[in-house]
Amino acid sequence: MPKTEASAPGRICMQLTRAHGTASGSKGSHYKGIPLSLALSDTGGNTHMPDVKVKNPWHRPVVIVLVAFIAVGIITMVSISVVQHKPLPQKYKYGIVLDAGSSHTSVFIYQWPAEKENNTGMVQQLHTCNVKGKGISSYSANPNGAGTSLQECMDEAKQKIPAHRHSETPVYLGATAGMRLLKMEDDPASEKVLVSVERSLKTYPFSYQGARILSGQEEGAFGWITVNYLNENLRKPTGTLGALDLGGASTQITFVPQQEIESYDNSIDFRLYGNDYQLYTHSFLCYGKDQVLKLSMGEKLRSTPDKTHHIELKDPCFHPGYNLSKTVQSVFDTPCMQTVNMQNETFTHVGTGNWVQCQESIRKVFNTSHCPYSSCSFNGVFLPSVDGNFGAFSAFYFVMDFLNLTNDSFDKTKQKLMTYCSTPWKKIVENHPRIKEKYLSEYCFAGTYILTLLEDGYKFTPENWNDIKFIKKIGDSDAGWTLGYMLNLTNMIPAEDPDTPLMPHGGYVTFMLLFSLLIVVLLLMAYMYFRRSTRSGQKDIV
Ligand SMILES: Nc1nc2c(ncn2[C@@H]2O[C@H](COP(=O)(O)OP(=O)(O)OP(=O)(O)O)[C@@H](O)[C@H]2O)c(=O)[nH]1
Ligand SMILES: [Ca+2]
Repeated sequence: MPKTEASAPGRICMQLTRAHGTASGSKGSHYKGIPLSLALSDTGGNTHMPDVKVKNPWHRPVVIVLVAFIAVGIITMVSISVVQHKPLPQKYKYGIVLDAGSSHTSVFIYQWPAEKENNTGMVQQLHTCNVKGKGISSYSANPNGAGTSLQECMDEAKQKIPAHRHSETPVYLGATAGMRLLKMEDDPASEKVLVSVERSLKTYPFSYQGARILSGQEEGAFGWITVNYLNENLRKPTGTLGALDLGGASTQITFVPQQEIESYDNSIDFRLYGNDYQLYTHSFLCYGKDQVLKLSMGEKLRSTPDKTHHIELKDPCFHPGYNLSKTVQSVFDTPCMQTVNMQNETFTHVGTGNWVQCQESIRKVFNTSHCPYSSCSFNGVFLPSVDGNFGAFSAFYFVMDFLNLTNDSFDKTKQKLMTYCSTPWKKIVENHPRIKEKYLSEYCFAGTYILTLLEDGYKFTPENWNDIKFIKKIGDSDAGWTLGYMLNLTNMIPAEDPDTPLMPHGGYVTFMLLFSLLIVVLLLMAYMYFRRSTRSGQKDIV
């Protein structure tokens, strides 16, 4: 046996083990089949050997145990941090908003990951259902019918949302211009309609949060929030998108202006994700596309010189060859204008298809005779100069999309509209056999109204015409006021920017793993380096 083997208690024994293991082919911490602890005690107490211990500080079992401990420690640390930060299985929350518009009601179901509800862009539209029939304001003579009309879509909502989430799912109903007009016309009737829809919605297992008429400012502002939330503009320093909404009975314009807002009524302040926004917004009641058609036709009927005989109303906004008998009542059944005395209950609506004359007739519904501010749109309403990009949705989109005018220059739009309006009605019907004739007949008028509203009303020019993007959806969600309304009422857009982790979960895990791996590799390299220097130290001794 070499000298070193017999004498040194701990450290020398390690060398012995290694020497023996190499010779016999055995590894590990046994000495001649005796456990290490026993071998150590066997050799203990011998002090007569020369002091070679100083040059050989590494004992293999100790280092192995140490490295193993460090490795286990690192793995445990990484595992814990990974588990700690692992996203929980996606739990979704849901919300329902009923858009009770003047022409119809739509039910929107939204969903969002429960743990990320304050992040921008997280809420998405899961489902939408169009209520059959007209808007709730059309039930003024039969209020109960308003509530009943919602049942089919609400039953669908019950199917779409998991049952265990029903009781915590908020339901909001917001009514817009149709109900605003009904309230003006017949306040008790509008109350009855609201009571009816409330009664109906309360029969569902959701968390009913109320049914109310939105103000025009709310409608405009929530539409603006929706498009900017969906575009993820709100947490970035980049500009925002203006919102243009065209309904059946009202139209809204909302944007962040460059100049001062001169009228208090048109100003709304928001603090969202730590940024302050001062919005200009205006809602023109009676300037939705259905009401403007009535205004325009009413104006034409009013200016007919002979009201005693049957009237043939020649209308340049309808196609040549269009000829339909309509009731006078269907034009004047609105609080947006005063009725006119006519001998006959019906008139014949005759299309002439002349775009220039059509635009002239539409211009008459805009009163531009007075403006108490530095600049106005029409009817004495303040309008700062339009600035930046705009998202134009609802009927702005339906109409321009049908007319294939969503991507054209201003001049091309005008030119295509001219051609379209002069196309004979017969040909239009032939080209679109599946579209309801009522809708089909109104596109020339609607397209011309949109162009006139944007150009004459809002002062868009051929130069900035293409700043207007005609949109229906952003991602999977419809552009409209409903999402913004829900985000606001559920406090899902915080005033201050919430703290976010330094890096995303995936990046964090990768970083931790790589960093741990680096530590292990460094430790191993250090171990090998010291082992080699220990060996060369031994050789020196031998
Ligand atoms: N072509 C076409 N027109 C539509 C469609 N949906 C609605 N409209 C018409 O477009 C106009 C505006 O519709 P909406 O934006 O739903 O209006 P609303 O919300 O009922 O009305 P407001 O209360 O004024 O906002 C109405 O004249 C509708 O009849 C559609 O899918 N296609
Ligand atoms: Ca609407």
